[in-house]
Amino acid sequence: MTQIHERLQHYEDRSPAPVLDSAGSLATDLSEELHGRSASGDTRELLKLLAKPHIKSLLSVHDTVAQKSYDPELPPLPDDIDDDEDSVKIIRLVKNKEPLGATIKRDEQTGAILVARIMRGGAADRSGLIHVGDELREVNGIPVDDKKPDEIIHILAKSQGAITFKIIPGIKDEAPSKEPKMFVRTLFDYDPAEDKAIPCKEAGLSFKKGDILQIMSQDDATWWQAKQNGHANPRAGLIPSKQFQERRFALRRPAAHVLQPNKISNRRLSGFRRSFRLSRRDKKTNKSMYECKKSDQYDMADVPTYEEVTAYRRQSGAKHRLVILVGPTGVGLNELKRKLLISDPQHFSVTVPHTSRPKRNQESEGVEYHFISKSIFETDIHSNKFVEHGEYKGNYYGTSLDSVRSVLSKNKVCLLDVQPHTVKHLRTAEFKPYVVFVKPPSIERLRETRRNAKVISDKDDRGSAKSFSEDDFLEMVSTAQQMETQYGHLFEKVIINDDLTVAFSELKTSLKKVETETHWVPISWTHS
Ligand SMILES: Nc1ncnc2c1ncn2[C@@H]1O[C@H](COP(=O)(O)OP(=O)(O)OP(=O)(O)O)[C@@H](O)[C@H]1O
Repeated sequence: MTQIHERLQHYEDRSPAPVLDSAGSLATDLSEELHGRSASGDTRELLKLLAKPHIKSLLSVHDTVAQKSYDPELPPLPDDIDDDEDSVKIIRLVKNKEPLGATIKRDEQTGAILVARIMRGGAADRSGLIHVGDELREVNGIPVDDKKPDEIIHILAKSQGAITFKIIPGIKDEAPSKEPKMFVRTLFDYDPAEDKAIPCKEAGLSFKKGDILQIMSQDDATWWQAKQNGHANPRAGLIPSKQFQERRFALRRPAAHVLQPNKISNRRLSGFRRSFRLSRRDKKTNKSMYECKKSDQYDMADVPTYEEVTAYRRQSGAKHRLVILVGPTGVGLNELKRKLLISDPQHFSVTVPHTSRPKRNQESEGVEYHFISKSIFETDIHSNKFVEHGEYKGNYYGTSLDSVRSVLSKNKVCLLDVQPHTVKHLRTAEFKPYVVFVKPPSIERLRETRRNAKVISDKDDRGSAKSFSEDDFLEMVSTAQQMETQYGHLFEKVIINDDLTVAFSELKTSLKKVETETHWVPISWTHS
């Protein structure tokens, strides 16, 4: 048996292409060798196995595969290698359609062409042969010292098959970097083809607002390397770093990006009404009664770049994420909330608002409102107890944080509609808000679908219903656009409320997913 082992070992050592003897195959070769030996039980068994047709076929396939040469055809090494340059390295890479995954730059002082960056997971990185700081002397025998980086990239792009590089190795950075595990949600759209600042457009990674990226390297302060999460392509691409993006965004942000008080509905400067409406049985209370502090409503949104996220799944029995609905007036937030509540009253709930106005006869404390005195209301405002609050006809109205907590602590899903500027104050580990933006369809579809719909008029105090006007539609569409531009990065889900049944079922499905499936949330929410 030892001899057989030795013999097999002998073949293994010669792999992958065993030189076959006259018998021509591994199976016959081995059988013949065994025949000449004393027939022990093991040998006989092995001979029997080797005689079986399927083993023979298997070994014959092995022989065929092993005889093939899979090595690329490489041209001979150039013979004009300068012996004086003892540190010169000749590297051959076989290039397929995949780009090399490296960028180059000209050193401003020495004029040398240097490897500026190696994209993680790219061809150059996987080869392990080219490193940042290496000086490029020749590509396919063509000297590059008199060439611009663009021209060299052109030579590389044109090359197919084996490419020979002559390089002088730079200073080694030995620290092997392990695969980083940082994920971010992108808060803006990015197209490297449109970016004048990127050192190499081809090396850039394009993404859409809301994509999840894995950050592969933050070594460079201006250009990070990242991959789209879940994409098979192992090669990282360049994206602007957070700091760089913030800097240039701040420089070029046009003032028009920010919702201006006079641009949003001038008829309905109603900051707070929605939070109160469903639970408000008081139909007389006009929707547009709440004035809001302008600085609050129209503050500048933070510069949207990236947000570090982590995978999160709600444990069964754990508190639900707060569901926030945002959208322009009349888009249908109340209608959607109402449908959710009817569909499962044990599961969904809304908050009970506070007011400083006196309780009416038919009202009960904690049902329509929590009734508190004006002075307590004012103290609570100063102690930041309200999500939103406003004043109408000398009385305060507001939604308190505690009213949200109260719903969540009953293990129900709390549905809250707020102005978009309020969202960022609620983005905490405690509430983990799931923000849904409800968007109107095109104006043509609004005309068709809202033919019989009614809005509560804000022209009088009685809250009388009236049909939508053309102006209402125009305003709804333009406010939605502005909200999306300014606050779009805060919206986790966008639902177009065209057909109500379709919009409702989309909303319900997405809420179910959030309750049961793993999804991405800001990493800061999981640290508390
Ligand atoms: N998809 C839809 N198709 C037809 N009518 C709709 C649709 N969505 C909502 N509506 C109707 O439009 C009207 C306004 O809806 P709703 O009161 O829910 O709006 P809202 O977003 O809460 O606005 P506001 O805060 O101003 O009350 C209601 O009559 C509602 O039934």
